Amino acid sequence: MMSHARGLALERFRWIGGHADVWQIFRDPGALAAVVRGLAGPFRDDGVTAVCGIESRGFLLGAAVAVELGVGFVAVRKGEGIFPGEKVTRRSDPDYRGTRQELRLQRAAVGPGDRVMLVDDWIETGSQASAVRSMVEECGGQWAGCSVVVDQTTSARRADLAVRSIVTAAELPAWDGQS
Ligand SMILES: O=P(O)(O)OC[C@H]1O[C@H](OP(=O)(O)OP(=O)(O)O)[C@H](O)[C@@H]1O
Repeated sequence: MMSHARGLALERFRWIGGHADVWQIFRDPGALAAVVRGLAGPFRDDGVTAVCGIESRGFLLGAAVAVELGVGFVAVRKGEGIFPGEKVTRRSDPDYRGTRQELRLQRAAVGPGDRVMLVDDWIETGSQASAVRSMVEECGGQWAGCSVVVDQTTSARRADLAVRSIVTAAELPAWDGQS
């Protein structure tokens, strides 16, 4: 049976240049609430102590999932955005655009005893998520996995990063090659 969140997400899903565009999901209050619950669901009894989110769409969804799970939020910034204090940094492998992202988190945000999940709108190459896991582990945190709205990554990456999703690539409408 198709989950409530999956149905609503698929209804509002759009392609943008062959990549997933989920902004219209956020615009609908019912879809947004269902998607946030759907992202939190697989990790509800997993002992997660913090939710990580990558700027920018990951900030929006990650913070909402953190509230849903009753834990705090850890921001991962890109590029030159202002971020005080000691940082952990990674240059990601090329992402879906072929761009290496400069990712940073505040070292004090994650420590031993933390079990951290990443929330994002979608995953394709998994390079950004993989860089986040590496930073979390450098801080002494444990990786719980990654919860995304749309999963377009490979089975190897999915297994490696423990990716859970609301919508899989196979469930997406076909891209017309233009939109
Ligand atoms: O699996 P990957 O190939 O690493 O790509 C997935 C990442 O790319 C998208 O963010 P984007 O960099 O477009 O930033 P945005 O949220 O500001 O649009 C998406 O939100 C993920 O964070």
